[in-house]
Amino acid sequence: MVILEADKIVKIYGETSGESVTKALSGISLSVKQGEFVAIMGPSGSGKTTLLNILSGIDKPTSGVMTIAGHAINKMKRDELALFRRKQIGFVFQEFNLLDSLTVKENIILPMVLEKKSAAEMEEKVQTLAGLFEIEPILQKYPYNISGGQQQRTAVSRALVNNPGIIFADEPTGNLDSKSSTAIMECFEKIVQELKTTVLLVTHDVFAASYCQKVIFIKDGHIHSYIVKKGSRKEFLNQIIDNLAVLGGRTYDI
Ligand SMILES: Nc1ncnc2c1ncn2[C@@H]1O[C@H](COP(=O)(O)OP(=O)(O)OP(=O)(O)O)[C@@H](O)[C@H]1O
Repeated sequence: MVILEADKIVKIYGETSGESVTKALSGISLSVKQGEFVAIMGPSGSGKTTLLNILSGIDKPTSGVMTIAGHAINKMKRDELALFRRKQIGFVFQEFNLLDSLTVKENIILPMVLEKKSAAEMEEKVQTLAGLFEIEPILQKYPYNISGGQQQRTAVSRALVNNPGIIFADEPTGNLDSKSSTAIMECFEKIVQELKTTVLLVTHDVFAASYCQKVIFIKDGHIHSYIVKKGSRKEFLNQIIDNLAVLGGRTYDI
């Protein structure tokens, strides 16, 4: 089943402001199936963040249709979209974006509080996710007292509490050392395999991308190519490096 569909997405910045005009995306079409694990890579300025923002409904395209779970999100009104995103979409950011005044547990349940879920349901969900991501011992701690890797696993748990169909992640390993990066990519693998959640991430990190099943390469606002994992992760990693060499642009984290 297709969960996300982008049809001829164009994004032009600066059209209304009268400043210099930038065509960031020039007609991108792609579809992602339920339970797929996809990375988007490309040189700096190629349009990755713009694309992720449009795919997730953070930003609207200049033209084109953006559909998630059968709903055209580019046509939704502001409030309708906010509600839809809270129920259907989870986000993970490079900067973790946890609230320092709340414990790990409180951070995780916050989206459930907004959804007015029962205390019993919240407790059960926290315990399940904490078990899955091995963060039970730190549930009562505050974000500033735990490691970057633990903070990101907390952020992944928070993204999952309302059972979204899809998780978007923008450079999720960007602030992590290699050990924590491995742990977080293994978390995403678990989400995809055990919960059948779709994960779509933007990354410069070749190692992180090698955990995905598919990598889409963007250049100058359009899809340049894509590759699908067939063999081992190591083979896929080498294939990604080869494709990035063809793509050119900035150096990648290898
Ligand atoms: N708010 C904005 N206003 C005007 N131009 C923008 C805006 N955001 C991005 N751009 C331009 O759109 C193009 C694509 O930017 P985008 O941030 O999507 O690229 P990226 O591939 O994510 O880059 P990076 O890897 O450096 O984060 C660039 O030319 C950028 O300068």
